[in-house]
Amino acid sequence: MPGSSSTLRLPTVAHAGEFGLINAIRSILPQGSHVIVGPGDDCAVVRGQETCPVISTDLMVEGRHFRRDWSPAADIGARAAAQNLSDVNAMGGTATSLTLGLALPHDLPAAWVMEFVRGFAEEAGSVGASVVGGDLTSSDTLMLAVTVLGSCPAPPVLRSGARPGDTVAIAGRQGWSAAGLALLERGVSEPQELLKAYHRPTPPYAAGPEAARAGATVMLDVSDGLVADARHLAQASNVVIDLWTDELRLVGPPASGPAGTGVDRMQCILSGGDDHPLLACFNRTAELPDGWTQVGAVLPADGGQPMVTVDGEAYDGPAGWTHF
Ligand SMILES: Nc1ncnc2c1ncn2[C@@H]1O[C@H](COP(=O)(O)OP(=O)(O)OP(=O)(O)O)[C@@H](O)[C@H]1O
Ligand SMILES: Cc1ncc(C[n+]2csc(CCOP(=O)(O)O)c2C)c(N)n1
Ligand SMILES: [Mg+2]
Repeated sequence: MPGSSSTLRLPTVAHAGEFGLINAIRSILPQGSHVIVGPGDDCAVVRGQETCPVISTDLMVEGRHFRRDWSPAADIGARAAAQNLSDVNAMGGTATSLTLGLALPHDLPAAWVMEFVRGFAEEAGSVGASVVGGDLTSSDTLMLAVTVLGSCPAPPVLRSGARPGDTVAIAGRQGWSAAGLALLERGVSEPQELLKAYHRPTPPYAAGPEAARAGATVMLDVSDGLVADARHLAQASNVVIDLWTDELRLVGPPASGPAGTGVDRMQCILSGGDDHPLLACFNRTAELPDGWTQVGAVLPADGGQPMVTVDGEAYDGPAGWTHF
């Protein structure tokens, strides 16, 4: 199999060729012991789990989800993996395998692809998951399609099932990535910790299974925006979710971070996506697992509309990302 180093010396993916690139990618993908057949055959074959299999898929498009002039290739790869691993986390599960579809412009540097795959595999490896296959095609627009497979407890933690009186809690950072994104949009390159939060999200991978064990009644990962995603919980559970700004500040970016840049910290917290914290509800008598902070409470919809309120008031500000 031609090694990655020879492909790295080739200027573009067109020079490397489809199978040159596949071989180079394969050569840098470690495979876990659960992988019976990794990349190279018609399908990957992975050993079954005793608990329920979970599966999720996500698309990423250059310009929409990432920019090559903003982020190094390895960071874009790590984000693509994190975004998918986080969905498994949100079910209380653990990811085991990923596939990676790449639609690549002809003139894309081969070295960019290899760095991207390295970052992707590194993030997957951080939770013990293997990249077991994928697909390549050419396209004028750089696009990624990632599918993740994992296992989750039975019953899994869904979006429906929150009950009035439940505690609303969050694990992980919220609003940091949005603050970093807002800084990049303004051409500001400080503070580094916010830019880094955008480039390399750090989803709390241990928190999902822990919350499931602790009896979380509902859970999701915040990918579009806190209020937008909390609305999914409110609607699926037919309740009101009241979020508390004083407590949310504890998981948000530091006050000093966006100060003086015109970036509104609370707006980043309420409507920012891409950090992939977990938002869950717990019975109010349950002790929150380590790493979880109470940021609100579940109230009855009382014949009215399920909705998200902020500090007890109706909220009609920015809620999160929508594609259309
Ligand atoms: N084209 C589609 N066909 C079938 N189901 C879809 C399609 N697009 C989305 N869905 C389903 O709709 C639900 C919401 O999708 P969405 O992509 O918003 O997931 P999410 O977890 O809320 O966000 P993210 O993708 O950012 O993690 C998921 O259960 C998903 O499988
Ligand atoms: C360059 C650039 N511009 C904008 C954003 C913000 N953004 C894009 S899509 C999305 C929601 C999740 O997408 P999906 O629902 O498709 O998973 C968010 C928060 C970004 N990350 N990078
Ligand atoms: Mg999700």
